[in-house]
Amino acid sequence: MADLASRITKPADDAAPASEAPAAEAPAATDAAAAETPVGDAQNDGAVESLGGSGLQEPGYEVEITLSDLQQNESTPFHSATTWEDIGLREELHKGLLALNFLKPSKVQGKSLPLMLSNPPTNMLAQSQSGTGKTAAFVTAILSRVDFSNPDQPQALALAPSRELARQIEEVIRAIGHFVQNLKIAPAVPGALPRGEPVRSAVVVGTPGTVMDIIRRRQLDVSQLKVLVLDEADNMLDQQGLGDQCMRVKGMLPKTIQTLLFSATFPEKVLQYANKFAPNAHSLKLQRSDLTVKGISQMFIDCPNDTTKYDILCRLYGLMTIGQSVIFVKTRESANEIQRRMVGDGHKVSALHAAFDGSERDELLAKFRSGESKVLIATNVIARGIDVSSVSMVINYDIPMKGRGDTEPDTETYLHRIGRTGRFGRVGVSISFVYDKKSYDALSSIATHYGIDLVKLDTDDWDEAEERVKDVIKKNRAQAAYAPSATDPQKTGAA
Ligand SMILES: Nc1ncnc2c1ncn2[C@@H]1O[C@H](COP(=O)(O)OP(=O)(O)OP(=O)(O)O)[C@@H](O)[C@H]1O
Repeated sequence: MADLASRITKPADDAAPASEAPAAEAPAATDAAAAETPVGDAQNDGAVESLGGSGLQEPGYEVEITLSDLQQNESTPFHSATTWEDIGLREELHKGLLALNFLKPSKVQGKSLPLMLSNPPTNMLAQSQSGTGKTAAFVTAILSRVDFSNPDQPQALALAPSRELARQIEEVIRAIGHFVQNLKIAPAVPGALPRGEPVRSAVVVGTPGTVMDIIRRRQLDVSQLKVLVLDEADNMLDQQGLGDQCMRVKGMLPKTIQTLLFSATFPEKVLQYANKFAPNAHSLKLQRSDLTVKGISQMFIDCPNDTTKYDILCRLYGLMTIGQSVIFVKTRESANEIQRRMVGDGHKVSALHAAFDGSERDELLAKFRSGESKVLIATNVIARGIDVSSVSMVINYDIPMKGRGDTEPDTETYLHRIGRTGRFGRVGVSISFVYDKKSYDALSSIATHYGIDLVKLDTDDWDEAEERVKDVIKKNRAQAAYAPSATDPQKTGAA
């Protein structure tokens, strides 16, 4: 396995090589370089595309496009839309997108929407980096397919792996569908729907367990469902996790349903299963080397031992609260324990994990979204999909691991966790803590997997380390003030 040392980028102005890592020959991390660019010019390396009103820019990346057999006919050339007009959306949706200041489609939106909206409806598998607008892509597809003259009849179903993400998707549907008459959305998450009452909404968004329950209890009439979306599809189809539930839900739906799978990651072993779940799908896929978001400066701290991790975390508190931060830990117990200690040491932090009940979880995330709470200690429950544009720092207090007995680094979860920052062309910082051989090796293999050059933060020179991080975070703050987000309540006109 390649050593982390070979993936460390030596800070340009740092003369001394990192202690246990010889100065790397690798070129300066593009992530760190992005942090040096002026606000509004993030990642302006010539390979970016301006997205108009937001003032932000989308990273340039190439997607490999595979048209389904149906569309491989040369007389129907593949189009990637560059304006909303190209896509030919309903007037109300176009208005909704513009009201959010989404002046033009992002790449994944421009490429996937013409395919998702073409007739006859065809399945889709779409991969694009975290924070590049996948939600608006499938939400626009859903709202385009629904017949709102029949507003009480369930017609579209979106599934997500957590209640938080399902709730967020609900908000994005509400925001993009702001001008749609008779838009009704049913949140199928624990505790949200009145028991026993039939669902009378055209769009249903929820978690697979609850959706399975309401279908079984005949609360949800699935007979007219036309579109099924799986957000975070690789996670949803993972047979160790939610795969079984999703398969059972799918088995209860009309055979002709158009199935849309979205995620930033599609590991090979899930892909095969995905192809069965959504056969003959159009697919937009990324090369592994294009998976990381260039605006995220990925750093790590080599902590002397497990017990010093906590002290180092506390030293970072000042930086965490310049913007907003998420600290990812492995277990609920450690989330609680770190929160208790930090609060005891005078810091203001909240913990969020699946042991809280539904309404508490909603409230905790609402407070984080509004900026009332700035630092969230969380388990993987919010590792995927959660979109809070002012998150400028993500800390991997524990390196994500998977497999029986946590034997393997969880490369996908790493990417999703750090993707909570650097949303839609913004910059952000991720700091991963290593403290022993296992965590060091795990981070090494994650770095090798994605070809990332990690910057080592030297805790012997704390001032220098702080300056380095502060530089990036301040740029995120400035960018966040410019651009709205469909789920940032204070900044969105339409929501
Ligand atoms: N066309 C657009 N123009 C401007 N901003 C946009 C556009 N589309 C989406 N956004 C913004 O980009 C941000 C990220 O979008 P979204 O949450 O859909 O990303 P994602 O690709 O689903 O990420 P993840 O993989 O983390 O789930 C959101 O704040 C959203 O408001």
